[in-house]
Amino acid sequence: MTDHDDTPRLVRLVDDDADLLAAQAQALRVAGFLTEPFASAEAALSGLGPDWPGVVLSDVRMPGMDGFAFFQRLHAMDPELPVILLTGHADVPMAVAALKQGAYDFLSKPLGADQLAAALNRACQSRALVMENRALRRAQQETAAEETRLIGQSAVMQHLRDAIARLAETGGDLLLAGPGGSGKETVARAIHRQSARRARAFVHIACETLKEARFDAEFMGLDAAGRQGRVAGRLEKAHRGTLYLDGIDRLSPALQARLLALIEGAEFWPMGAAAPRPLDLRVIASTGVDPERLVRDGVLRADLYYRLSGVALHLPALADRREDVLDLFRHFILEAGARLKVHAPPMNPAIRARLSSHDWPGNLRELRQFAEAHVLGLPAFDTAPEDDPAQGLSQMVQDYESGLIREALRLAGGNATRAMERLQLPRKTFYDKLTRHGIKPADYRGPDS
Ligand SMILES: Nc1ncnc2c1ncn2[C@@H]1O[C@H](COP(=O)(O)OP(=O)(O)OP(=O)(O)O)[C@@H](O)[C@H]1O
Repeated sequence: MTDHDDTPRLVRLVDDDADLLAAQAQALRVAGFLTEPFASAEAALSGLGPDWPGVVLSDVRMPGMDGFAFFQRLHAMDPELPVILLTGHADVPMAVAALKQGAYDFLSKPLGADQLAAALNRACQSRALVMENRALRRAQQETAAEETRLIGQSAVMQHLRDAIARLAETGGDLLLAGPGGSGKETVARAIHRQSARRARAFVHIACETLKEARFDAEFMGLDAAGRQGRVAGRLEKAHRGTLYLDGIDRLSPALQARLLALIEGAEFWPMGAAAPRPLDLRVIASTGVDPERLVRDGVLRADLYYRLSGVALHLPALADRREDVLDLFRHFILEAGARLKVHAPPMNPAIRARLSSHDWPGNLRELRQFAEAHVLGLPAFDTAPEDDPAQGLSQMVQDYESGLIREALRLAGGNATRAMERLQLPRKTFYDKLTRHGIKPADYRGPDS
């Protein structure tokens, strides 16, 4: 992205001559800059740091800290911050020294407003590029972390990863369907982080919390004259980024219509701009219910559905990709251990049995809570007592047995004969047990076996 139109051109001005400072600030404001005037270098240091998006224009000759010392302080803090020095004739050698040390430019007084604006424009463009590259680098580092977080080797997960990589490139809107806790938001974030929009924001909107009465206040911002219109309020942050509409089916049809109109025609008013610009959004919406059924039942408006569903991805329930449970559990344990700064207790047969026999109706979220309880040494089975009333010994034995069979099948790569040998079970007993526990050897076969 090389278009910096939306980046405010921010200039911090430093001069001990109050009249000159006021005149410069005025001239620059007329030229469309945002200005921050300061009467001394000491005062102008406040609030500056590597995240500050502007450039600095400073007089050289000032009482107290002079422009040269000021530049050195700024350069030590952020070597890529453009500092332009304003010099009189006598200060040129000092300005040249500053240039050698990395000052952006120096300008000799007196100088015209056009010359000043041209130099500051160049500096602002260079600053915008630096800021954008930093954001990109940060996003890339996060992407690397994110990718390792998409755990799972099941065929469906591999397929999903391929789809995510493809969709990240295409950049169209899309719809994610899958039960609660199956990883929709995680996938949406992964797509954003791998897309060209990664340096911009991922804005999460929980549709459930959108209420008719607050819709205008939240999403219809004010235009320059203070009138409310199609100028986006909260959505503005998502400009050139990704807007994640979590639980689109939770919106009333009336609000769906308003949201659709907004995402198709919203504008926003960049700081310092003379006119609003169209908002550039990639929308990823999620639903816990099959979207086509929602449309049939009249819960989801067809026009909104068509706008979003150029591509629809379906995320399976965890029970439909059981072979990922153990990997995910290990991952969640490491994550919880690091977060809570504790070592996880070792795995035990009861935990293994639970992992392979439980149905995980709360999907990855439930598994994650289970892992966290395990890390904390809590009686983790109590995390979902309502869906597992049989906590007696015989149930534990059943769970244990089912866990051992699944583990043997996993180790045997889904080969039933090898698994039954490992367990030293006769063929008929082995197959009876598979039926009783609802286990399918094929689920444990690797992609190439
Ligand atoms: N493939 C994955 N690898 C590792 N962790 C994951 C993966 N997918 C999801 N998670 C984790 O599982 C939990 C639930 O995922 P997420 O919030 O993305 O689900 P969701 O479908 O958006 O849930 P809901 O429908 O309730 O909003 C989160 O803690 C997330 O970090």
